[in-house]
Amino acid sequence: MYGQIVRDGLVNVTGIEDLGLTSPVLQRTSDAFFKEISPFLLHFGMFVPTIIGQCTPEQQAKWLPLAMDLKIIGTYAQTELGHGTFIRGLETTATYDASTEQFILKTPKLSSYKWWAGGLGKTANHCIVLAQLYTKGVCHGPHPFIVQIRDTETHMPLPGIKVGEIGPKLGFNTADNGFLGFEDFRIPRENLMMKNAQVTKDGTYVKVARHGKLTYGTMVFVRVMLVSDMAYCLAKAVTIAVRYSAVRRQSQPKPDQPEPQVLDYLTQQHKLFICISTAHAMKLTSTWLWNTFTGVLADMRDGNTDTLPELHALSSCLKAISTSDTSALIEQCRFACGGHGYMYSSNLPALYSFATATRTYEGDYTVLLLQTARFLVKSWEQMDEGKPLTPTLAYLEQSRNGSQVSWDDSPEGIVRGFDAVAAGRIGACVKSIRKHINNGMDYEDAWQMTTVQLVGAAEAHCRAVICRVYRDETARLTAGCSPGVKAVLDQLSTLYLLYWALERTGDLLRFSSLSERDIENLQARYEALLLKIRPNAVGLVDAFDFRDEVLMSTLGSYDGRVYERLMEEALKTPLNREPVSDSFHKYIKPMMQGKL
Ligand SMILES: CCCCC/C=C\C/C=C\C/C=C\C=C\C(=O)SCCNC(=O)CCNC(=O)[C@H](O)C(C)(C)COP(=O)(O)OP(=O)(O)OC[C@H]1O[C@@H](n2cnc3c(N)ncnc32)[C@H](O)[C@@H]1OP(=O)(O)O
Ligand SMILES: Cc1cc2nc3c(=O)[nH]c(=O)nc-3n(C[C@H](O)[C@H](O)[C@H](O)COP(=O)(O)OP(=O)(O)OC[C@H]3O[C@@H](n4cnc5c(N)ncnc54)[C@H](O)[C@@H]3O)c2cc1C
Repeated sequence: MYGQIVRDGLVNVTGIEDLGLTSPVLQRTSDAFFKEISPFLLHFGMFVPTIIGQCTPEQQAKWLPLAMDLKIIGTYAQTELGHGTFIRGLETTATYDASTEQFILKTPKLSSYKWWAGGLGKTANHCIVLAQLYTKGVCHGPHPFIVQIRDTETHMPLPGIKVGEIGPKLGFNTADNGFLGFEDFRIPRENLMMKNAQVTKDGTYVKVARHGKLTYGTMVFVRVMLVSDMAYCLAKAVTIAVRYSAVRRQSQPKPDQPEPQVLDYLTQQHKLFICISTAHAMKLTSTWLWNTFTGVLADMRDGNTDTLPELHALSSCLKAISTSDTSALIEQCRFACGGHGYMYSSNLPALYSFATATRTYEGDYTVLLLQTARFLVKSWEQMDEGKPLTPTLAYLEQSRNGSQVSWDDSPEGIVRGFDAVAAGRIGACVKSIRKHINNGMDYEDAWQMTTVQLVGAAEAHCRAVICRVYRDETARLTAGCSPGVKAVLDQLSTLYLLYWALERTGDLLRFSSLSERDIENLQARYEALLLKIRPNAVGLVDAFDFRDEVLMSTLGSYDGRVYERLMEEALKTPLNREPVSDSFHKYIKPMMQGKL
């Protein structure tokens, strides 16, 4: 299995390298080789971006060509057995020895072992290691080091390195995630990635970057990329589920009628059409987020880190919500396919196992939403002090006078309704924190006591951002389209707004003048819109344009030969190679004869 995966991975990587394409394309094409993930993904997904983001030009000149030419194969080892979220609590140490101009890497105890890095188990020979930097007896916090862990000729672990694979997981079982421990392992001073901080030969620590969190830059990059990845993942799943629902016929609602396509059931449309809309919403939002990211990078190149906090808040909540929505909606696609959706050959289980992992890695859902909430509360306090708000928080102004937003069920009105919900929930959090402090709590405890509400406020802010970006970008991008295309894409973005308005009626009742009658109208409009989208449903998923080789699904292939493909795959199962398994003769027959 591992050998096959590595072969496929190299065919994929070298093939793309010959075409001179960039790593995002690599990520896309690797889907044609892997149902889960390539053992080389971390090399291009994090090892290369970290060299670019954390190394000086001189260090890049040394390491980047080796990495891009696959002369070295890398991964990103930050998480440890004992810590993943709390980076400042990482235990691996890198202590500078001025007499030899080296860092000594140590794994103090079991919980300090690096754990999880993709490709570390058997594939990588280098890795980025986040370790607590000590020099002249002072700890300067976690810093990135580039470390060779295996001999590039023999692939044997170097002396002082303990490395291996962490074992089977829910998914990602082609990623050879590994563990890594150091026993007084020495690396040259120059292996500290020195773009944001340096250690001179005599061991003097020199802080270069103005912002203390630029070391975390790779994580921001990957979070931004993951939003796009989720759109792609969900688009694959809903292509499979909609095509299958067009083939599958089941039950007899009317006695004298043939069994209908299950796609004709309103409940099936309710399960699936939000998945089509969400794939579009996340794709458009990811492009908007990428443009925001590149803008902040440009500012930072000019020495201006003022826009970084908003980017961190946006990338945190969009990564959290896109991965959470995608996991839930891929599972919904699986539910919509009945028993056959549970077959591995449908590819829905693999898509789900990949998506649900993203809710955790690169920053746990709750933790990242709390990071966004931290920014939202700070922004509210700055608004109270009369300071300007950042663009994505302009809507907070409307809440200043505390008046309730009047409900307007137009698409633009619903977007404003979500703004009001976000503003109201952030304001409620600020009120809760202040109440606890007035009752004698310190700020940290008052914050902790409000965290359930803070996670909800961050989700509401993120939903408001997605709704606004999805609506605006759809209008902008369809301006030149034919009336037919414009109408269908407008239906999808309206469906997204109606779906989430119905999901959040409690909040809208609390923070706008929404009435029970308005809710009845929303429900009726939503159901009518499902019927309008039905005739275009298969065309809409065909428009995602996935080849069968990429979908890898018995249920979702373009030709609709579902039952034939299910049987073809079943007959390939090893258990079907012989009519009678040898277990019958070894165990079952003796048992039947009372001989066990
Ligand atoms: C080829 C294409 C590839 C596409 C991608 C495809 C696949 C992905 C590739 C690989 C995926 C597979 C493997 C996964 C890899 C990993 O999981 S790597 C490990 C990831 N680990 C994490 O994400 C850990 C999450 N934890 C954190 O980020 C921090 O610990 C946390 C922010 C949660 C808390 O840290 P802490 O030091 O406690 O910070 P504070 O809460 O005190 O905040 C201090 C201030 O710093 C600001 N800040 C925090 N993080 C950032 C950041 N990333 N950028 C900018 N600023 C940041 C924070 O807002 C605070 O600011 P203020 O004090 O409020 O001003
Ligand atoms: C498939 C996969 C691949 C991975 N690949 C890599 C890799 O290549 N390199 C790498 O370095 N890491 C990798 N990771 C590790 C990943 O980054 C961590 O698992 C992730 O950051 C979560 O940290 P944790 O596991 O310590 O969870 P924890 O943070 O321990 O979370 C456990 C629970 O505690 C809660 N919690 C934690 N902190 C707080 C808080 N402050 N407030 C409220 N609740 C909190 C969480 O919400 C969660 O419910 C991978 C993980 C997975 C699943």
